[in-house]
Amino acid sequence: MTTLSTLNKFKKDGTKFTCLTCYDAMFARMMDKAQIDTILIGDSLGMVVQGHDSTLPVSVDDMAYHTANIARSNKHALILSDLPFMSYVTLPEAVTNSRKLMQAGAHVIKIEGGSELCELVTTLAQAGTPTCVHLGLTPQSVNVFGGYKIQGRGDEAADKLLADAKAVVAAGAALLVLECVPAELAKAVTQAVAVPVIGIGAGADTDGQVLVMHDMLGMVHGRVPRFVHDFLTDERNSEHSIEGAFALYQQAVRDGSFPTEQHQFS
Ligand SMILES: Nc1nc(=O)c2c([nH]1)NC[C@@H]1CN(c3ccc(C(=O)N[C@@H](CCC(=O)O)C(=O)O)cc3)CN21
Ligand SMILES: CC(C)C(=O)C(=O)O
Ligand SMILES: [Mg+2]
Repeated sequence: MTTLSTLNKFKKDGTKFTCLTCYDAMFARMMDKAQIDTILIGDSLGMVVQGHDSTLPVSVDDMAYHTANIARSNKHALILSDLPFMSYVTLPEAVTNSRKLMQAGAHVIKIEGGSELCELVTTLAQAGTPTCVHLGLTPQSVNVFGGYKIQGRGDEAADKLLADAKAVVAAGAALLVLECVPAELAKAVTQAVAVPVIGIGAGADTDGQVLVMHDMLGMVHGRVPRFVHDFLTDERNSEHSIEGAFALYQQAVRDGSFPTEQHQFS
C-alpha cells in the first residue's frame, strides 16, 4: 500500500513514482495489478467522462461518487481527489467539501492555487487531511489564463511560482502538482521543497509523473498535448493491452524512459 511515507521515501531515494487519473472500478482494478503508485480522481472527469469543454461544471458530489468507485476497487495506490471549481473559496465550504471526499475514500485532497491557499492547507492538515497543491497551469482558472497555456515562463512568473510552492509547503502541503511549466523551473521547485512533487508537462526531474488515463491510452479529443504519450500502441506493450499500457507506464517512469525532452517545455 502506498502512503505519504512511501512517497517521501521515494523522493529521498530518487525513485520516480507514477500517478494516473481514474474514474471507475474496472480501470482501478487494472491499475492495482500494474502497481500504479498513486491515483488521482481528477476533475478532468468533467471533460473525459461528462463531455464538458472544461473542468468547471464538475460538482463535489460528482467527485465523491467517482472517489468511492476507486476506493472500493484499488487497495494499492494512494488516492488523491480534486476539490472542484469554486468548492473551496471559503474556509467552511472547503472543510465541508474536503470531508465529503475524505469520507468517500480519498487519502489526500488536491486544490489549485498558490500562497492564498496557505490558511486552508494548515486548517486541513491540523484536521487530519493532507493536501496536494496544484500549481502552474491550473485548469480551473482557464478563463483567467485565456486557454490551456504553459505557465511560469519568464523570471517574474517563475519566481512567483517558486515562492508559492515554498509558501504552501511551509503551511503544511504534503504534495505538489506542477502542470505545464518549463522543465528547468519544475526542477528548481522539486529541489527547493522537502515534499514530493508530481509533474505533467513539467519535465523528467519532478519526483513523480501524472497523466490523464484516457490520454495515455491514446483516447484524445482534439489536439494532443505535448506531454502525452500513447502507451497502448507503444511497441514495448507488445500485446497492446490496457493492463500492459499501465505496467509499461509504471516501468517507464521508474526507469526514467518517460518523460523525454519531446514531452516537456523549456
Ligand atoms: N484529457 C485531458 N488531459 C489533460 O491533461 C487535462 C484534461 N483533460 N483536462 C484538464 C486539464 C486541461 N489540460 C490541458 C489541456 C490542453 C493543453 C495543451 O494543449 N497544451 C499545449 C501547450 C500550449 C502552450 O504552448 O502554451 C501543448 O502543446 O501541450 C494542456 C493542458 C490538462 N488537463
Ligand atoms: C491533470 C491532472 C493533474 C488533474 O488535475 C486532473 O486530471 O483533473
Ligand atoms: Mg484537476
